[in-house]
Amino acid sequence: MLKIIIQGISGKMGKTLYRIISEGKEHKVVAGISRSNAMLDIPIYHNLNEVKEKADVCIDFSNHSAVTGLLESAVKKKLPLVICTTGFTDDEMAAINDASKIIPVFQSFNTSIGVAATESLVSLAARLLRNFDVEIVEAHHNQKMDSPSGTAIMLARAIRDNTPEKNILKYGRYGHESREKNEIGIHSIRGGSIIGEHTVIFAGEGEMIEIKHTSLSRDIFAIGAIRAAEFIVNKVPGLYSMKDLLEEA
Ligand SMILES: NC(=O)C1=CN([C@@H]2O[C@H](COP(=O)(O)OP(=O)(O)OC[C@H]3O[C@@H](n4cnc5c(N)ncnc54)[C@H](OP(=O)(O)O)[C@@H]3O)[C@@H](O)[C@H]2O)C=CC1
Ligand SMILES: O=C(O)C1=N[C@H](C(=O)O)C[C@H](O)C1
Repeated sequence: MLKIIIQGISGKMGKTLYRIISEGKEHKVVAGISRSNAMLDIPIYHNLNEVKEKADVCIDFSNHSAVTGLLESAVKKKLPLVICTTGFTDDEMAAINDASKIIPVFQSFNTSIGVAATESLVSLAARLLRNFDVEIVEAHHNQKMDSPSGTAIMLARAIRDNTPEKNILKYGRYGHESREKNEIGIHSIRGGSIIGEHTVIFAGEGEMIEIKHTSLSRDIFAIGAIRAAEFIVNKVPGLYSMKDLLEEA
């Protein structure tokens, strides 16, 4: 049984994760981190530094701006981290990388197994369809703070890694400018309660292929985050991803 701390416990994902862990009874949430009053029957703290309970791992679904403090405290406590938050700046990503030299850190913009499979399919399609134009369209709920989604960035990187000539990430289009061959277009839609949709369009002359993932429930992210926690607890320091988890499975 893992003793788990959840950062962002009062948010949409934090609540989902808390429910799934509590229902599963395999692991235990020993504390939550929230700046507001999360009405739960476990101790709630404002940051990881304050947490008194002993834990095996902390899972983070909060906000990019909270990551620096989280990393500092986790390094001090030698606590493995599963970072599921998105929207990091380059400096914040560098801080995650630095911390992973001291503690095990699992970082993924999307912990669903289906998206991990989508990434592999998109990588293969990129290699097979080198001359096709590639555009990514993502759609999320109207409360999402970051655009484009972390998953869209991850998919764009997978395409670029497999077709290095596509080296420009083009965020949206407006005005009088034709499309360049080396662009990967990325477009964000925000509305209502859409949980998450990612479509990668490969458009050629006279034909097009779409690879699409639709999240029908937030549970898929929570289940993947728990698998990530189980995967990381006994690892040596390093930066781990869904690829590492699936390779070991
Ligand atoms: N990797 C994955 O598979 C997935 C990742 N995500 C990502 O997880 C994150 C959270 O998503 P979601 O739960 O929908 O968002 P919510 O806005 O519903 O929840 C985020 C919570 O984080 C807390 N928070 C916000 N800002 C800060 C801050 N500066 N410091 C500390 N805590 C803060 C807030 O709680 P309070 O105000 O109480 O502190 C808030 O309730 C997002 O970045 C999202 O993109 C989402 C789904 C899947
Ligand atoms: O904020 C969300 O909701 C989601 N965020 C992640 C992202 O930015 O890719 C993952 C998922 O699509 C839901």
